Amino acid sequence: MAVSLPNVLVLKPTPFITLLGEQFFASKKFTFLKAYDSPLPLHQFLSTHSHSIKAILSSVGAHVTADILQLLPEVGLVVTTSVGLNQVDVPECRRRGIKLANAGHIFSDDVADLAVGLLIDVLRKVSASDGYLRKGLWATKWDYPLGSKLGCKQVGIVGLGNIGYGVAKRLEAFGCSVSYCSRKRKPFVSYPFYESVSELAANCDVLMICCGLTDQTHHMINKEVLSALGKEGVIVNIGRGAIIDEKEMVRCLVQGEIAGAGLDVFENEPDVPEELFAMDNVVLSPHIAVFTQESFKDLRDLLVGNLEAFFTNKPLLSEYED
Ligand SMILES: O=CC(=O)O
Repeated sequence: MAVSLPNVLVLKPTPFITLLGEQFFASKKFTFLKAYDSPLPLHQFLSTHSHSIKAILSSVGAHVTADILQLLPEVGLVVTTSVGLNQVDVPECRRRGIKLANAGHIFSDDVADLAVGLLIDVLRKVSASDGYLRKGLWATKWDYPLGSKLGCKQVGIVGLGNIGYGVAKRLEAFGCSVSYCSRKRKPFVSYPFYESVSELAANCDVLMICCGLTDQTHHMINKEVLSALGKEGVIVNIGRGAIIDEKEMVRCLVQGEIAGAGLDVFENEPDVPEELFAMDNVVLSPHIAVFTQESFKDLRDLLVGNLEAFFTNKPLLSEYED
């Protein structure tokens, strides 16, 4: 007799879903119901499967809203491919007693690596010089500008969680001085702590945004913070786009009120403000900080582990805590 496998909903073919690969979704342990493969409009698809969907696999760009959850009364778990859960209505999940599991710490090193990579690229103009060389300008003239040294920079880290701490350790090894601001002072580090992000910005050359997006951090990096960072200041964002007031940041870059930016995340992904494309002092990447083969192998294992734990009433491997 054929045994029916537990149904797990997948809402959209986001980059994460594509990168997990077909083999992952051909699992013999769960049936992944892909709403986007159905000709039915989403609400109709969800109503049709409303009593059989027990879990949702969520990823960046596929929002799990209160409206969706209302149509799925049997859902007991939302498991995400990401560390950040800003695409999930967490309070509504809590209210409904739905468990949450995120990607835990598996991506921390990759994200910290990319943050440092973006910073080095902005300061030493790696991408800009690549463009210079490819345009054939090296052979014809030499008017390439000097870069800026990494090792002597004062770096302010916004959010000293696992990723922020990884960035701090890497930059210390490069000879930078680190200070930070975070929801709470961290007793395990001796870096100077600032309660206000503006004060941190006023006292550093580089601001690294390493926190999550919440109601409290939305547009936390605003005009005041950017002007405190100042003309020589560089900002790097590997958190979420909406932590920075993007319009204001673009204005500051256009008018030379900050020196440069390294950005992996944007406020309205996949849209990126066009003004940034022409700027040599800005380095852009399409939200790829976590995308390494090694971490994706770990991610597949973690997702399966969390789903198995949930369906066998065992503790989740990476339960999300606010
Ligand atoms: O952006 C990626 C993540 O939150 O894991």
